[in-house]
Amino acid sequence: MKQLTIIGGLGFLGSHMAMRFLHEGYGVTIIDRMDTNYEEDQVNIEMSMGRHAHYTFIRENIRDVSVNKSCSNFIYTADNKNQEDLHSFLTQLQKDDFLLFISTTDIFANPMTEYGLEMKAVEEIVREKALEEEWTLVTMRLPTVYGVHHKLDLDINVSGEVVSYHQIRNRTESMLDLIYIEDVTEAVVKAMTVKQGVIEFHIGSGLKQPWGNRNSLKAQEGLTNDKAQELIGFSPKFSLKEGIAHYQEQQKVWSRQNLL
Ligand SMILES: O=c1ccn([C@@H]2O[C@H](COP(=O)(O)OP(=O)(O)O[C@H]3O[C@H](CO)[C@H](O)[C@H](O)[C@H]3O)[C@@H](O)[C@H]2O)c(=O)[nH]1
Repeated sequence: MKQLTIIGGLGFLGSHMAMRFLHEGYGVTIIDRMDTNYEEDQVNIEMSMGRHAHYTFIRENIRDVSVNKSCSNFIYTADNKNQEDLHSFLTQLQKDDFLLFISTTDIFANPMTEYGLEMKAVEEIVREKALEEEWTLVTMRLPTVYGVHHKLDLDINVSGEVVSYHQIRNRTESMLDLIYIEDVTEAVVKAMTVKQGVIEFHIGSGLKQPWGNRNSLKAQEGLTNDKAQELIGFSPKFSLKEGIAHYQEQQKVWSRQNLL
């Protein structure tokens, strides 16, 4: 059985990826410190994944992580870009291991933001290490992602249209586009088929229209999925409308299961 370790796997993105890979037949290990800000959600996520026989959870800080040498596939989606912490994880990867590093389209911001700069520097550190140690690296840059457990404050009108989201005070590049989590997990599954080399690309909704009416954002037209399509055969399946409808359904299921 293929094994996968997800660092930060109890977070929004990581937990969706973990579920998807359990369904794909992987043995999944999550390493997460359990962020106290989201503890309630994380306990629920942890418990729902605990039903799977091939799931393991390790509560650990990144700097103390000791990776299982028999696992060669890793995803890093922890919200920790501290270079020392990252380093203590990266130095444990070996030749021919696979790492998917989740980054953000904020690295394309113009003018560049502090976060964009930080992430660019982190991407570079990961890249250099991959080249030096000869592991396979896929850096995937994401815009804003929505789905169950997201931390956004989405406003959706009766016809299921996004009219605004409130987190928008300091708008950055990644907020110019919205992609549904199931499209992200699909891209991640495809990215796992990369066998060698060091590649990077972004994915997006492919949306060309404004999101909604009042207070809406215009979708970013500059960032196409061309490179993702060429490298891993990815193109999004969910339009914004379909994604929102699916998200609302999933939210109901999740609430029922967790008696929220
Ligand atoms: O030192 C740390 C820091 C964080 N975490 C865990 O990492 C997870 C991060 O999950 P979030 O839901 O906060 O983050 P997202 O999945 O939404 O976001 C991720 O994807 C983004 C790109 O869209 C950014 O790259 C971001 O930094 C990255 O965490 C949490 O469970 C948190 O407990 C750790 O285990 N150790």
